Amino acid sequence: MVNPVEAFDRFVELKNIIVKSDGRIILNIPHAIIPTDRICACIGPNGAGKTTLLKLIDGLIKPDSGSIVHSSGKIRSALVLHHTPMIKASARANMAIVQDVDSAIDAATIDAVMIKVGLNQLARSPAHKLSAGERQKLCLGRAILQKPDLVLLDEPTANLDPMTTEQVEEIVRQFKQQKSDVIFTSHQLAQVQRLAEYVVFIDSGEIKEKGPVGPFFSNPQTQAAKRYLHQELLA
Ligand SMILES: Nc1ncnc2c1ncn2[C@@H]1O[C@H](COP(=O)(O)OP(=O)(O)OP(=O)(O)O)[C@@H](O)[C@H]1O
Repeated sequence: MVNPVEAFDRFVELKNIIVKSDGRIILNIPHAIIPTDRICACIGPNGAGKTTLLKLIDGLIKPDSGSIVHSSGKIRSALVLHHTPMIKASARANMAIVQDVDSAIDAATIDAVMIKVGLNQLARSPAHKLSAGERQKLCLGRAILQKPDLVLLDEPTANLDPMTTEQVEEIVRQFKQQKSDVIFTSHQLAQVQRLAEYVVFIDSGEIKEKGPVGPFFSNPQTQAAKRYLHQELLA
């Protein structure tokens, strides 16, 4: 792995990480520093371990061994997975669920975020009838309301059309403007180049390469990254 001398204001440090599932190692990271002071994309083939890494950083799952620390100490993170189930209620009621974790979030703030993510016209619609893009905006709205230090987005625009993708990417940029750091996963290389400044490339549960977006795409250092980029570009 190429590891140039890098200095980051904020980062997540992983040490001796092993995550197993059914006895199989699905993440094996002896040591890695993942910057969070810039938008970071986690890419790699299906099943590489990207979602598992996000869940680990969020604290949703614990490693079988090893440690994860953030340079700022204890931070508040929000994880947005796709296929998040909705309760049988209106879009707004689903947005307001976050009051359960933070009762200080008031009705006016919820309404403002409904507008911000473009769902105000659908506030009374049953959430289970929302389209994939609308559901994603709702989930992002919930994350905005939580004002996390770090937001972890798993394939935030999977299955979305180009216009909705653009709207979601704008919401992702706004996280950064509102002082929430962002790590996202994506299979869309053009999106990674549009949104991210830093790339972490995972293959078979290992971080094979990481670095600034430009050099990664123009001059990948590992065979695994070269092969992945080549295959994705052909796809
Ligand atoms: N809850 C689980 N139970 C069993 N195996 C799991 C579980 N979660 C993940 N895995 C396995 O761990 C590996 C990594 O999965 P993960 O979802 O992290 O990959 P990914 O890189 O996000 O893939 P994709 O791009 O397809 O979403 C896969 O082989 C998957 O089958």
